Amino acid sequence: MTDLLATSPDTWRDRTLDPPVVPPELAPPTDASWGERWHAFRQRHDLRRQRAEDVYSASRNPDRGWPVAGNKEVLAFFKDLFRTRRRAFAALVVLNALAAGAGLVVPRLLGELVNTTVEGTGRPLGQLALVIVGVVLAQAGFTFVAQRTSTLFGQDLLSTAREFIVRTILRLPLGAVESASTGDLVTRVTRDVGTMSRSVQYGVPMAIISLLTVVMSIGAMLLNSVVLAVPALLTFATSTWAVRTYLRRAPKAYITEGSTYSRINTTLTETVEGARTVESLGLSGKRVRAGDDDIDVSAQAERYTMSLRNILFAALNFAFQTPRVITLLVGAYAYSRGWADLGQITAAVLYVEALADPLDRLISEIDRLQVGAASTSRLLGIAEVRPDRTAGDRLPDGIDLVGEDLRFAYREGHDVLHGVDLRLAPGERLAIVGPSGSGKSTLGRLLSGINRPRTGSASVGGVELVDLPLEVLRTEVALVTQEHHVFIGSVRDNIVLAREGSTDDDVRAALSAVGSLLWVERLPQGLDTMIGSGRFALTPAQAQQVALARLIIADPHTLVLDEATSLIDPRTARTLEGSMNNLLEGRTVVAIAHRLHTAHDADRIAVVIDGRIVELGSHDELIRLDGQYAALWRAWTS
Ligand SMILES: Nc1ncnc2c1ncn2[C@@H]1O[C@H](COP(=O)(O)OP(=O)(O)OP(=O)(O)O)[C@@H](O)[C@H]1O
Repeated sequence: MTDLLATSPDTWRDRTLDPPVVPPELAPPTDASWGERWHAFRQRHDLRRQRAEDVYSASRNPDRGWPVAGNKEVLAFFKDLFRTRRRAFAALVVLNALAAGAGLVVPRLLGELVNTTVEGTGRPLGQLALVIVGVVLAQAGFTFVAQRTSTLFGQDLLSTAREFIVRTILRLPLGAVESASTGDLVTRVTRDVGTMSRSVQYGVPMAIISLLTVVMSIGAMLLNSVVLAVPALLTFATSTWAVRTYLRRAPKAYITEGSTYSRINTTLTETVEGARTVESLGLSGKRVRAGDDDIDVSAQAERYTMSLRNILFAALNFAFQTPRVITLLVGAYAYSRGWADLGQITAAVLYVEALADPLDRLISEIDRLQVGAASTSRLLGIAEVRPDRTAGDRLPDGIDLVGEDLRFAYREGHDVLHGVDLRLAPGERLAIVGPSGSGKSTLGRLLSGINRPRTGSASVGGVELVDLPLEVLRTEVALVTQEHHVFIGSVRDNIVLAREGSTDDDVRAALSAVGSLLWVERLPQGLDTMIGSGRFALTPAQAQQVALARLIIADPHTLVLDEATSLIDPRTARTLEGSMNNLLEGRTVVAIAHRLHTAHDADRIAVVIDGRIVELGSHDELIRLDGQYAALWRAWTS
């Protein structure tokens, strides 16, 4: 459980990543004139933009939580996705071009129909009707196949993108996961994956289709009549500034918006994890206010992105609507001067009408792609976290665990271990004791290969622990903490995950070794009983026994026990004592001792103070030495 008082309220979140907050005094009074309102809107908009820029710059700093990838990385990611599916992409373009092309022939034919009926200059009516029906049917056929291809293309892109994200998350260094914000990581792998998925699956194909339709429609307009196409092209051109401004500002704005969602989740997660502390200290009001504050800043970030969208859509609406009228006016003039006939004017107006829809869709899809690109930046940011290990192919030659000159820092320049040397004999029991914060758990993490030492080495059988493949490492040294997680799945699944391919007999033997076979066999479906969140509820002792059986299956020769039984209630501790003893039997054990009787029974005791081993020897030797350990022992026994 997170102790909310362990940190001051200001470190509950990184204030330098604050998203836009607009002071209330910038809101215009209710009786403000339109001019004053516009001025106030500009002020608030500029302030939000500045904050979005600041948040973006801060999020590019790798020292501040999970990083965010830059535009170059996002482009490279999408390029890679497309490069490996060139043929599917070509099919998508050709089929959609055919569907759009067939659609563009229809206005020309309708124009001809007008010429036939009004001026009697076109093809005979019956023949024209047949051609129109044929073209419409062909368009329907092409559209069907094109849609199918687009959907399959989108789903294929999506599955590859998702696999990439899953692989990235799975290879994250545990240290990075533990020290960074959980709320942010959870937001990225839930909301951002969802947003990226939608933009990859629908946004990319739809944007391509809309763009094709727009380009081909403009081509068809020019072929129909250059004079009649000019008004539409001129008004479209006026909207490019709006699109450019939007494209310049939207990525940062959407990344800022994403960071506000992370912040909401971080506060929520902390509140839930620290619920007992919140309750016992009456902090609920404060936590609710913190949540309100987060929602407020998130609303500000959303208002900024909404303003960007509103300005864009307003400018584009103007650009799409005006050509209808102007084309008709220019058409009337051109007709009177004999530059265009009625059929061309009909076709031109139909083209302008038909263009509004794909243009509108293109802009919506560009917006969707911007949101997706911001999410992709946040997801690719996770990939920028460098792995802390690359497994080599050397396997340990022996089971002796050795730590040499171990130094480690959670924050650069602040070592918490200062050159620890420790050599364990196979089968030995070593207890590590020392005051709180002296570095015992950190030493335990280095000795079990969870973290890589900053300098020095922690090795087993001559091979660095962090250079071992994970499946080998967990059969050599395992860290046992208080966290005994039960995964959703059967009892069997929960145990065999430590060693793939274990048989039911292995599982039963492991359960029997930790004294839990009897109760497992009494469960409704025995080994098949589903346990874990929301399934059959195990007692804390049962959950811990399942975790211990998992370790028996993994069968590491060395165990590092960190607070393995210190915080559990005495009855559960008694139940587990037997299970634990069976697990420890015949293995090398490093016990981070929080109760000195564990130390008393150990072969050797290492006293860690301020990140250094200051005393090392058996209980009797250290008592005779009359140093730090003897003082601790006296204090504990008195
Ligand atoms: N994830 C972390 N990020 C930053 N600092 C940390 C982290 N974990 C531990 N520390 C710091 O490293 C130092 C050593 O901590 P460590 O947990 O190893 O000590 P310990 O002796 O096991 O303490 P305790 O008995 O209270 O568990 C402490 O100053 C602690 O605040």
